[in-house]
Amino acid sequence: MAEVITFDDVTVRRGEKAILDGVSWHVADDERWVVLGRNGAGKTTLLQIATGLIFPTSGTAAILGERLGSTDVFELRPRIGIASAAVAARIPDFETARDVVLTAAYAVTGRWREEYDEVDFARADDLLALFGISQLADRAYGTLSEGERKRVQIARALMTDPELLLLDEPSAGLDLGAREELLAALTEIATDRRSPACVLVTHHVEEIPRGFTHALLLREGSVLAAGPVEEVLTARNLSDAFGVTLTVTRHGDRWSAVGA
Ligand SMILES: Nc1ncnc2c1ncn2[C@@H]1O[C@H](COP(=O)(O)OP(=O)(O)OP(=O)(O)O)[C@@H](O)[C@H]1O
Repeated sequence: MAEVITFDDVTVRRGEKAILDGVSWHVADDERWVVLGRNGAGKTTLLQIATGLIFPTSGTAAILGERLGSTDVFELRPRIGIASAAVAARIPDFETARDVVLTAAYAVTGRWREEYDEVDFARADDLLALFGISQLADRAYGTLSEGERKRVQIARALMTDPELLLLDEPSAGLDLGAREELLAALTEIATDRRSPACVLVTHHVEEIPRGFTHALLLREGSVLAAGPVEEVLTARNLSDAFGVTLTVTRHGDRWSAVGA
C-alpha cells in the first residue's frame, strides 16, 4: 500500500506556542481516518498541512509522496479534494448546485468562461446522484438547506477524482436526519475500494461514518492515540482527549459517548 500522508515529528509554531507538537502520522491509501479532539486541539492545522496550505515549522510532511517544501504545491493541490467551512465560504450564493460541483474541475468557484467537456457534466451529475441531490442540480446554492449544501460541498471535493479526500466537520450543523443521510453517503464512499483515502475531522464520535478504519486523537497539538478505531476509541482515550470522564459505547460500527 502506498502512503498518502507521512508526517514525521511535525511541529507548527505560532509565536511562542506549538499548535502542533511533534506529530507523527502515517496514512495508507486504503485507510479512512477520523481525527478527533477538543476545540483548539490542532485538527484544522493538521488538515491545512495535509492540503499543502501551510508547512511545518520543523519536521517533515509528505502528501501523496511529495515532500512539502520541495514540491510544487500548485501541482499537488488538485490531487486533493477538500470540503471545509473555508472552502464553502468561497461559493457564491447564486451558483447552481451543478456548477458548484462542476467548477471544481478548474479549481474555481463561480462559472465564467471555462470550457467543460461532456464527461465533466456527466461526472458532476453522477456525484449529485450519489449524494441523492440530483433534483437540486439547477437550484441556487444559496437557497439550499445546510444539509443539502454539505452534500454539494463533498460532491465538489470528489469532482477531480482526488487521491486524498479531506473532510473538515462535514456533519456540523445538521439535524439528526440530515446527519444520518450524509453519514450513509460517506459510508458508501468509505467502503468503495475505488475511493480515495479519506480523513474526516469531527468533534463527535457519533459522527464517524461506518467504514472508517482508523482514528487519530489530538490533545493540545500532540497525538494522544492513533491506530485502528477499535483500539483508539476507548473511554480512557476519549476522556483524556476531551478532558471529561466519558462512557463510550460501540453499536456495530457506530459509536456514542456520554458523560460517565
Ligand atoms: N495563526 C495562528 N496564530 C496563533 N494561534 C493560532 C493560529 N492558528 C491557529 N492557532 C491556534 O492554534 C490552536 C489550534 O487551532 P486549530 O484551528 O488547528 O484547532 P481545531 O482543533 O481545529 O479547533 P476547533 O475544533 O475549535 O476548530 C488554537 O488554539 C488556535 O487558536
